[in-house]
Amino acid sequence: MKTAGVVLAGGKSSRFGKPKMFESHEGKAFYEHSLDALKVNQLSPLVISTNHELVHRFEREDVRLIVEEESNSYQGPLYAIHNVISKMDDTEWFFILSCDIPYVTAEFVKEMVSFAEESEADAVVPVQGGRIQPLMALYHKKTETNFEKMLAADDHKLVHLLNDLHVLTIPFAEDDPAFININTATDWNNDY
Ligand SMILES: Nc1nc2c(ncn2[C@@H]2O[C@H](COP(=O)(O)OP(=O)(O)OP(=O)(O)O)[C@@H](O)[C@H]2O)c(=O)[nH]1
Repeated sequence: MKTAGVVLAGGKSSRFGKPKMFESHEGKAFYEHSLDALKVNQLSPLVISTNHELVHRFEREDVRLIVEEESNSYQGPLYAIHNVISKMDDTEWFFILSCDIPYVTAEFVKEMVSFAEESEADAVVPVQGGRIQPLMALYHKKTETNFEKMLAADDHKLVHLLNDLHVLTIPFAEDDPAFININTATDWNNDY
């Protein structure tokens, strides 16, 4: 099974006020926490999905950078995931992680991958407490056409996409720190 590790790091960070993926936690940028959780599990290739404004700020040489064209930047995660899936034909699964989850762990990634390996599902998605988390999930290459349909309908909501897929959901505890998601400066000032 060939599984790519993909970090989405091309958003606007408008709530945070500056590009949040470069904030530091324990001496490492947020996006590197996501990247390394994937890397420890030998996912390959490792990919960062970003835009032309941010691309020069990533400092890792062990990744393939997939850069959205200027006219297509900031279209959101659904567009970005499709952009990656469509450019990689020899990959079966895409483990997608957002760039703003500095407490994500390699153990979380390992558990999710083990479910994907045994599954016929289109996507393997965690549910934290009651909340589905589509930006910490695996999507199969066969979902490419589902993404295309969503984009053609100008519907960019990942939860709507999931309604159309055969999804294996994996439950996690409400207070699992792997899911702590930093959207605002206040989120980050809270001492977790
Ligand atoms: N490559 C790429 N990633 C994106 C895009 N939009 C959001 N992301 C990523 O998707 C994840 C969730 O993004 P959000 O926090 O919801 O949105 P954001 O634009 O980063 O931040 P806000 O402006 O505060 O909503 C983060 O990892 C973002 O970097 C995009 O257009 N392209």
